Amino acid sequence: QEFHLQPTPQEYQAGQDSVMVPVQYSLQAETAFRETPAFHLLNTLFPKGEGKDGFPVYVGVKGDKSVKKYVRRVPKQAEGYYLGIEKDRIVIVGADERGAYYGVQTLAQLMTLGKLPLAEVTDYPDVPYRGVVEGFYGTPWSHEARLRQLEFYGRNKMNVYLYGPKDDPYHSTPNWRKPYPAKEASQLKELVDKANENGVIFYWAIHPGQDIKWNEEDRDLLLKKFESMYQLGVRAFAVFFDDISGEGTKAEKQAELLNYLDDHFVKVKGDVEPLVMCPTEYNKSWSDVKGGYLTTLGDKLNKGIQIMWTGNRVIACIDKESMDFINPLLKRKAYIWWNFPVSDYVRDHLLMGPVYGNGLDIKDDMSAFVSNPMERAEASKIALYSVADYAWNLEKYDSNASWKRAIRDLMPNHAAYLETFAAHNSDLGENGHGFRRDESVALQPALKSLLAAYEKNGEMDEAAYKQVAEECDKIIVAADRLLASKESRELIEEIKPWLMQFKLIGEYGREVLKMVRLQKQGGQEFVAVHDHAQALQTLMYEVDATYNQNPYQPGVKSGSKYLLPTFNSLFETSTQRYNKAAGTTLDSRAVYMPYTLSSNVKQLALLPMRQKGKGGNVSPSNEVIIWQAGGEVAVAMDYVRTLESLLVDLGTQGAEKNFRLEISADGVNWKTVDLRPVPGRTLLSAEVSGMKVLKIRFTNVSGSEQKVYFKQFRFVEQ
Ligand SMILES: CC(=O)N[C@@H]1[C@@H](O)[C@H](O)C(CO)=C[C@H]1N
Repeated sequence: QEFHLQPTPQEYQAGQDSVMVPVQYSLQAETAFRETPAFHLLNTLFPKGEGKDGFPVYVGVKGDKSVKKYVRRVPKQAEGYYLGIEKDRIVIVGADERGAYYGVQTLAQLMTLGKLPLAEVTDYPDVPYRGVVEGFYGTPWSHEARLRQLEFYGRNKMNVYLYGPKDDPYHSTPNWRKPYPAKEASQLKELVDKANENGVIFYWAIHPGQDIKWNEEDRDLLLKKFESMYQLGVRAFAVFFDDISGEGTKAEKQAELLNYLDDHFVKVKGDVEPLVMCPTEYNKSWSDVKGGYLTTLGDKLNKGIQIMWTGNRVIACIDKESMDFINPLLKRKAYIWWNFPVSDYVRDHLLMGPVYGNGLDIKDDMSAFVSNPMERAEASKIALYSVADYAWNLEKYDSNASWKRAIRDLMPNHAAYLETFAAHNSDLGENGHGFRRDESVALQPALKSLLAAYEKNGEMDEAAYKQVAEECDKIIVAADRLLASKESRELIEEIKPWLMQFKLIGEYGREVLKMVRLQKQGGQEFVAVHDHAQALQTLMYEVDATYNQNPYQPGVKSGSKYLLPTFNSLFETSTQRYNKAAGTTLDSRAVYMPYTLSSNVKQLALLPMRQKGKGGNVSPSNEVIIWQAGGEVAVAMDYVRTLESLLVDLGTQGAEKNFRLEISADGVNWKTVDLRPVPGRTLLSAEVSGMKVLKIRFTNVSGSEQKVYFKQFRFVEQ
């Protein structure tokens, strides 16, 4: 794998010549430089550190005397740098302090080559702010994971990290008004220090909208909370108004609050970054331009305040058309919050695939490009590496090459195995946002032609068969090697259930391929192999039912787009054909979904049904649902079943007055079932025990649009 600087630099010229990597350096810089993160990083690069006879390293920023000679080479863009490696010196000049730091990061990468090429790097970022917003639902990252992330951002020239985990009670309702307890406070202080060392701006975000009162008391409480964070060293602040309903959604009030914070806190302090805010209408599919929410923010928010945007939908890739829609309304360049690889709405899937689909022609349209990642911090690094690559240099971005480098960067000694795993663990499966990713790309043609040849006319595509068989072997080996790996242990611990599932899929595929071969030969051995395949199905089901059990999308899905579905189809077809020929009744069902969802409510229509044991549930949504009058969600059974219980949670008190639950045993006659609120909760319980059901229907009968959450819709059979 040939050497490639990360992120891809704007300009890199290297000659054939090189110099030995110096063991010691002598610093030619202003004394003030010694206080900067760039110096601390530089000082770690030479085995013998600094010495007056060391290799001369001229380093500084535009205006420093020490590097005056080179100032013309420095790019004008913020955070740009010039790095020159000559026979008798190294020169690093930053357009600013962070540029100098990035020049040292690039030097660090070149030094891993074993010898230093005589080279010139003239580099700068396309997008001003690049990084990560920890803004997902689910288990917030651990303190250790965050410390590792910040080092990763420094190495990949990402300059922002926005702290905003939805499920941190001191970030959001109910405790946003309260200061952090001592332990969390000291951890946040440590994070701020770590961020500074790595050239990362640490933004602390607050999410007050669900219960904020538009009065002086709450305004001052918020200011006080910002002050307490300032005391911890925080010098950058954000206010998120996403996923809320009620009073807090008013644009005028939001703008008034933000401008007040800008005028009475940011401007007063003088050393605080411009405010960032996330609007309630944060994507086009939800925005009602005529309603004036976005234009109010665009018109009223102080110019320096950044406004976030997720694109045309909650989960969407960003393109020129998206930017041309939003920027005129906001009267500034939108601050992109990209919802990938976040997986808090498909928690049983890992998103390990390439970062692709964003426009390469929008570098001048965005003020930021930050990624909302998975709750699995280490696993998110594959995507984050490429987000850094993309946002630094859009025109030269190559998603597949970047993906391969990201994998090698994450596990240098197991790259091939991790790539095999990542290739088949990239799609999200069916989900409420309809956002999908490609998966098993290299194997797709063989899977498709193997299946088509066999299913349509019982033929064997030998070439495809061989390729799929070899991939099954690679899968089994990759899973074992990764599970046993000493390298990147934190990553392995995060993805262990998926590695176990992945191995089972490889073994299952191997057995299914034997079944296809044997079915065509008609041999008796078919039965034993069929039973082994079924045993593996059972083991896969058990992994899915045991690990990662969360109340949203529980379980462990792997290879879910093409790999496993192909094996399941081959299992079913070969078993059916064998039964027909041999007069046997072997069970030919691979996976079964007895429940079907349908809905005329836009945000519910795509939500997947999940079956677990003797029951089913509709995958919940994180967002506020706009539920039109008369809108309904229905679940149909494959045949009449008997219910034990049914629970609904719309996250709002009194929902039972506005919604009606009906059951039908024949799909024609309906019976209303009363919904009992569970005391002190927004959960509604339906008295359905013993009822025969073919179809369930849940309707907004209030006569007007309802804004509710869709936190749970679950039933259990007797
Ligand atoms: C702005 C924004 O995208 N807010 C939330 C985000 O917190 C959540 O992770 C996701 C991804 O499921 C979407 C939104 N509901």
